[in-house]
Amino acid sequence: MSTPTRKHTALPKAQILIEALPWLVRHNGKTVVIKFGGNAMIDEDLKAAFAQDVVFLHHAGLKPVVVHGGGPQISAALDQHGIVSEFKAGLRVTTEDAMDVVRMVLAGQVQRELVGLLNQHGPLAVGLTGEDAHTITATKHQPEIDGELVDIGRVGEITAIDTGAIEALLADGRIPVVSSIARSQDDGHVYNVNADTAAAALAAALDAETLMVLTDVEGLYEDWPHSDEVISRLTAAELERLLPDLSSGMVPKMEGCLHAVRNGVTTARVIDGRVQHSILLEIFTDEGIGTMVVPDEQEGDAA
Ligand SMILES: Nc1ncnc2c1ncn2[C@@H]1O[C@H](COP(=O)(O)OP(=O)(O)O)[C@@H](O)[C@H]1O
Ligand SMILES: CC(=O)N[C@@H](CCC(=O)OP(=O)(O)O)C(=O)O
Repeated sequence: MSTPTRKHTALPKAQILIEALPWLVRHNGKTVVIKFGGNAMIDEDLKAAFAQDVVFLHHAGLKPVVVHGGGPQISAALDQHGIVSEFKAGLRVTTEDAMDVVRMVLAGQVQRELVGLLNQHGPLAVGLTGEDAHTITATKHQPEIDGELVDIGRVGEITAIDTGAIEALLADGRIPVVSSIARSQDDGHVYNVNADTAAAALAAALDAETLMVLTDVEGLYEDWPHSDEVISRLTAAELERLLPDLSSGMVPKMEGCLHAVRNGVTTARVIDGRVQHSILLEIFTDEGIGTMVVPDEQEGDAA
């Protein structure tokens, strides 16, 4: 008499796990910098799913580093303080008083919340700002608008990255969570740095494999705002040609992606943070869900 084959109802789960094997092998030990935009922090469920994904990557053998934004949260807090938000060249005009609020919201509110969510899964996340251990050093940034240098207050341009503190945390099995605030070594002031720019600079300095930018759109739209056709893949040179035509929030993101892939990062991706578990979909499946930027020499290669 032959032994009847048992019906293993969990078999599809094993199938899903095994499909992830090539990606697990490929990404094992690699650093991935994940930028979580303020606009993608829509609700509690999404934030909790984000934390699960990051912890999953950690336990899957990757080294995630989180850099968070908080633009809408800063605007709301400034509003409460009676300070009007104004943006020039895509950057927040940051007075000395506004800088206190920016720092309070990013380091004291958004970063604390993400650290708390990650640490529900174990003693993993450690928050820091670019001020800590000289992680991000900046100087006053003066954008050029219509041929003139414009003063937008305490907005920083990154001059140096010291990866020591982040690398020590990664070596200790922790998940660094970084707020995009920097200190100047010249004038001692604290500066507000765009979080996309900070994430890209950190990804390059850390020699990360991937920069992943989570935002509130599906990716880079080809003809925004007229169509919702997403560009799924483009090379650094193609992106460089597109940059002058991009507007608002996409400018620092795509400039950051370009900087990253031109400085050793293998892929930079802009993905939809409103989709639950978008990080896992992007890392562990064939179906990349957003826009992927690759260095020029990889043109035509499979990513
Ligand atoms: N070509 C484009 N494709 C997609 N979004 C674009 C494009 N150009 C401008 N945008 C705008 O950029 C926004 C994302 O940037 P931002 O508001 O700074 O988000 P985050 O808080 O995630 O950094 C989108 O919601 C969209 O309004
Ligand atoms: C100089 C500058 O504009 N800094 C940004 C920093 C936060 C940020 O970049 O947040 P998102 O990623 O959510 O846009 C700001 O003050 O809004």
